[in-house]
Amino acid sequence: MLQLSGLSLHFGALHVLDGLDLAVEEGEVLGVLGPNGAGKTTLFNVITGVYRPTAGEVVFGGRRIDKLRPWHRCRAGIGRTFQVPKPFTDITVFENVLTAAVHGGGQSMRAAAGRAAEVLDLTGLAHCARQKAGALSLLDLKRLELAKAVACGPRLLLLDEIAGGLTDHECGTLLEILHGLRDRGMTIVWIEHVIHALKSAATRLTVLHGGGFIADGAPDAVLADPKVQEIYLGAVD
Ligand SMILES: Nc1ncnc2c1ncn2[C@@H]1O[C@H](COP(=O)(O)OP(=O)(O)OP(=O)(O)O)[C@@H](O)[C@H]1O
Repeated sequence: MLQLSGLSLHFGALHVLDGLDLAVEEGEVLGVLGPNGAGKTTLFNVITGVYRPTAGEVVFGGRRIDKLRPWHRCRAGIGRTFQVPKPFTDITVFENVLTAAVHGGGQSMRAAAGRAAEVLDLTGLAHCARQKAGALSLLDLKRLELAKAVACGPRLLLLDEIAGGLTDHECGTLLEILHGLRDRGMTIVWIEHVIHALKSAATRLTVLHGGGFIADGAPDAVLADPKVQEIYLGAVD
């Protein structure tokens, strides 16, 4: 579904991504780990068109997309969440999701209203559909972030630290929603530091460090890899 080839992004002398190759298959849930500043969010920004790569290609569904503007990539089927949720705080939760379906998903107002109602159910937000988004708890803000991305109708969903800052109980609630999306066949790439959450959903893990991937494969094998233990797991706590 997604193929990155020789992908680089340099900010002056800082080579954040340096010749990355990565393939994501349809139906996979790929977890992305890496120390702070490794370039994980930058990777999403290159895939979604916030940044143009210094070199390399991004191919989605067989089509090269690395010169498309971000909204064209969204309409092509790549949805994303942001690490820090920033909804439109003065309009309701429903209106936020509706806006995403219309502008991100390119749907008519009528289709978008139906889609928004469905997605609010799916993400457990129906109870606060009429509340202003500025009044939400952190869990509901995270659900709204997810709901906006899903409302765009993605085939590939990029999640950036969606479990960050949640209690274990809240994280469990969010995981039920993500498991539901996975079980419906959604392809997901998920950057996360909450490893137990990531492990419960991921079919594969990859670890970004020093501009490249240093480990990739089955979650247990990647987490047990001595290089990963040293540069990542040893580095937290
Ligand atoms: N627009 C930019 N200009 C210059 N440097 C940038 C820019 N965006 C990101 N960087 C740098 O690129 C590096 C990677 O940042 P990025 O946010 O991708 O890391 P990350 O792996 O997502 O970290 P975290 O786990 O803390 O969210 C950092 O050193 C950051 O300061």
